[in-house]
Amino acid sequence: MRQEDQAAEWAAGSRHSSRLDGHGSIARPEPPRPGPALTGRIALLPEAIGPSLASGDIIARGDSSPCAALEEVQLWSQTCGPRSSVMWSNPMLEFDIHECFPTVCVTLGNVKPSVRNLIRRCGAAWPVLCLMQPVPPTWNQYMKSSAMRYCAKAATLSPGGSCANITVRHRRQRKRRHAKPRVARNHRLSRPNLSILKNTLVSRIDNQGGSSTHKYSMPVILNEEQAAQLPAPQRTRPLYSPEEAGVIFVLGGPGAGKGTQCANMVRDYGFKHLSAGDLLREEQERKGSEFGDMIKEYIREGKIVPMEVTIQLLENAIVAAKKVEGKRQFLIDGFPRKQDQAVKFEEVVVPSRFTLFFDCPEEELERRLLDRGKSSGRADDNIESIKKRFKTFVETSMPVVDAFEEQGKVEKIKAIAAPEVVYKEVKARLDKRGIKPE
Ligand SMILES: Nc1ncnc2c1ncn2[C@@H]1O[C@H](COP(=O)(O)OP(=O)(O)OP(=O)(O)O)[C@@H](O)[C@H]1O
Ligand SMILES: Nc1ccn([C@H]2C[C@H](O)[C@@H](COP(=O)(O)O)O2)c(=O)n1
Repeated sequence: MRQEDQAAEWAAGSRHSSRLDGHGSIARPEPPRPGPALTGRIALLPEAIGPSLASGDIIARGDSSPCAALEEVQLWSQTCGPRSSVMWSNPMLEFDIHECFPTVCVTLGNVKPSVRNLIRRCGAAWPVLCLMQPVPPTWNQYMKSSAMRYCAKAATLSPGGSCANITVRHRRQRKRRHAKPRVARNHRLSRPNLSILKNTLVSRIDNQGGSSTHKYSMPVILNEEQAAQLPAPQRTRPLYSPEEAGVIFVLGGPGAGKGTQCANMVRDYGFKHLSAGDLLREEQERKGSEFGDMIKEYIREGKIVPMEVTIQLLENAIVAAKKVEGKRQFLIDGFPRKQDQAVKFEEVVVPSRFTLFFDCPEEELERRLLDRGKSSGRADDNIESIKKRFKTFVETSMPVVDAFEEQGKVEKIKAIAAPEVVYKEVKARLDKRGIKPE
């Protein structure tokens, strides 16, 4: 069968029902591990349509059976969450398309390292490309007609549009003496292939009522260990109203004294203090955390950890503090550090009351952090990380403060004076906002 015919047949298959959704033509065994079912459809697509996918799509590339692919995808979705899409490569292939496509391809075999690898390598830009295709009978056929073509298409359709640097390597071939990696450069989609691709997408969108976004159920929180399940849930309304959980964000440059002032406020006002940085460090140290390595790298580089992780950690902590300690007022320290975090948190957890912003010049911050670094044991209290953190603060976190300020939701406090002087001002601002000591 010609590739185009085969692709058309697959497209037709995906129109009727996903072969992986448990209702299609391929029966699948019960998943071997307990866990929530994937409620979304997994489309079986003949083509790579990465950039056309909405975040939330998971399309699997299965080199094994569709049943195995489904299990893998279930595991991935539980671990990476609904915003991620995954790609894992055929054991015989390695794709190297990082430079031209906002996705990653990951390891072979064991899924756990793959997950870690994926997260480490993709960071905030969650990957959005996967294929699902039965393995054609021969390697040559696979190599020539599928892999190269798909790579080329994925790249051609990518935002950058460039297809340079796509390398498709055959592992066995590499071992041969004269075998060279095959590099596809500047592939263009031929007309017929492009139309198949478009038809497939159109049929898929039609089939799903105008949207190509899949929704996946979130893991159920069952016990303490699982309470750290990530990432943040998909909700259309906040979990709490400001009356149920009063949240004050505490922002300021690294070393501005957020933690110091939060400790004072906890003492006098009975707030529950949640430091996003501390929660991330705890998660980083938590045995078995899939996110530990990623968090470590982000913190060392002074970068902002993807919001899904931080928001879920904060939400878990708020839920627990309400339940266990009966807390209703929260200081959320060092969060939101990026505009997407601010928007998402207020959308799915609770709208904030206002933000306390501690303003301090960089030279003073640097002096404090280097001083703290003598005993803090923090991996980022060194001059190299400090500089990176300053840059991230100015470029990424200050716009959050500016946006809140436009809404009249910021109390800006000069933080260069001694801690007790700064605290006097803090109390005055809380008073102004109607918050009294206990
Ligand atoms: N007003 C102040 N004057 C001088 N030193 C201060 C002042 N406030 C805090 N410090 C000191 O500066 C260091 C940083 O303070 P703190 O940990 O509270 O800052 P932070 O904003 O929470 O930092 P980070 O964002 O890195 O967690 C600490 O060693 C603290 O003792
Ligand atoms: N919302 C947040 C808060 C913290 N981080 C990461 C990046 C920071 O450099 C690091 C340390 O935070 P701190 O203790 O200084 O508040 O943690 C983040 O990514 N997102």
